[in-house]
Amino acid sequence: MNAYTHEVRQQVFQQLDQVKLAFAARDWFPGTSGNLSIKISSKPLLVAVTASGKDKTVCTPYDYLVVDENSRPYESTSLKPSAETQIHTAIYRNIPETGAVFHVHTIPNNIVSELYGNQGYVALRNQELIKGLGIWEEDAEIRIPIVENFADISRLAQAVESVLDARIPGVLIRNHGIYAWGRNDFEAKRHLEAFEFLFGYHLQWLQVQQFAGHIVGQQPTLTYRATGQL
Ligand SMILES: CSCCC(=O)C(=O)COP(=O)(O)O
Ligand SMILES: [Zn+2]
Repeated sequence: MNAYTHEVRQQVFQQLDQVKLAFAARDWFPGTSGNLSIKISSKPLLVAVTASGKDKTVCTPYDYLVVDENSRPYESTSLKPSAETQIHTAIYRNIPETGAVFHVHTIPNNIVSELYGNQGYVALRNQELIKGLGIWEEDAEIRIPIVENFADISRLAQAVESVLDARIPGVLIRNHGIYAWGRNDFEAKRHLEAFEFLFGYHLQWLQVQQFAGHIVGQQPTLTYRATGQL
């Protein structure tokens, strides 16, 4: 991992700009929601993270800062780190190969998290894009953990930490959003895109099933083969 220099910091900030603009183009940052981070060094843990409350559809010189393993600014700055920085550092600490962590609020990830929040996970299978999560086994079933949306960020970060599964690069927070990560920004972006596709597909498939049930004159069914849960 890179040693920390001004040049490295600027390069990582530019990488964050690229990811931010790509996600903003998809409307993945409504109302200033969401936060992004890229690891700069492992020992000590130094992470470039979005400043709190910023409009993530634009780029300014005041969008990012560097924090340490305790989620505190590493250098003197007037910027506040993301209110959810503790979730980022918890992921970096517990899954050491992690190089980037991205968080977005979308309607599909919020609905899925609410639909399956009581059981604590959403199970998905029979989908090619599971390979986008780096899981290539035949007929893989994945279980994406869901935690409650505690207002206290330390408690929320602990809840996320308690369900981390190195095989599944994401955790849903109920009626809040998703955290996804990878070994670098490219991989974390691919994972997040794959999750969002899987959630969008799942919700549309549930709707199509209802609609198809009406068309053929059957009772609407909530049975869904990918999860067997409903
Ligand atoms: C306005 S969204 C509420 C806070 C949140 O969930 C989020 O993702 C953005 O918080 P940040 O402090 O990173 O701007
Ligand atoms: Zn959030």
